[in-house]
Amino acid sequence: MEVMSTLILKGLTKHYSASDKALTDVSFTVEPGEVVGLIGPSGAGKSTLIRCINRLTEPTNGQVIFSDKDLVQLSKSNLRQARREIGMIFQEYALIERLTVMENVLSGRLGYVGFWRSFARRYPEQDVQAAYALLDRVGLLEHANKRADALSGGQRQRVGIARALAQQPKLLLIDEPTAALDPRTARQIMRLISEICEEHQLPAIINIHDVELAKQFVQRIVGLQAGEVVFDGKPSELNEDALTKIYGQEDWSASTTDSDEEEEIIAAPFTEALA
Ligand SMILES: Nc1ncnc2c1ncn2[C@@H]1O[C@H](COP(=O)(O)OP(=O)(O)OP(=O)(O)O)[C@@H](O)[C@H]1O
Repeated sequence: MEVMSTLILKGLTKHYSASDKALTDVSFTVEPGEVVGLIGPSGAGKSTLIRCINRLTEPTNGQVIFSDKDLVQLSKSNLRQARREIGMIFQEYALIERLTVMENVLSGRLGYVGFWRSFARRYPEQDVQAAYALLDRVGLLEHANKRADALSGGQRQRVGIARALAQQPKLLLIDEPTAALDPRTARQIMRLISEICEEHQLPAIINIHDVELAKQFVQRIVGLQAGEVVFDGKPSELNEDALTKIYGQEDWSASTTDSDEEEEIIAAPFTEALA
């Protein structure tokens, strides 16, 4: 298997204005296969951090080292190349409603196949086969030909995950993947994401509001408060003091006990789709 890269953030800073310091001097690394849950109150800078990594938002300062390159310094065309290897998964799924599940997954190949070929929907056979394998992995094989708008929220997010994987990413950036889902579906999606990162040794950052869900499915939590990292540790270390640092004074006693055992879900058979 290909050796995956470590993501290194050094002094990442985004000041929208002198008074709007969304991120200040954020530094941490994410190892291959490690899933970091990014938590913090509304406005803490979570989305800004994720967007600064692939420069959907231009950082004011700092470095984003990945695959031996500083993404912040890349020219437009080199950035486009680098972005092909960064999979994004969004809260609102960002699917193309009138296209089928399969076409949505194949749209993950857009950065590779060229505009006219994709416009004519003529993807290489190996891409189509890989997309079937991915749909199998996320448990949607029998829905391949359904329109995206005919799916449930959980199914739509599975398509979003398969589409990101179709890019053959080396890094995953995930923005509130479960915000629109019911608790059980949210857990299934988090489980799927953490399994996939482990299987492919992908480093990943997940912006997530639900602290309990994060604690259950990620190995490490980074807490942001007013644009600065105020916690970086294991879920088990996220005690009342840490929660107070991140969110402010509150009675956290109900949030710091261990969560219930999670229920079993039907896992789709594993198919090695990203050889
Ligand atoms: N395009 C922008 N222009 C100016 N200020 C912005 C812009 N985007 C975000 N901000 C500001 O940056 C700060 C961080 O916002 P950000 O959306 O990153 O926080 P967040 O932690 O993701 O919040 P939420 O959990 O509510 O999504 C906020 O003060 C916000 O108002």
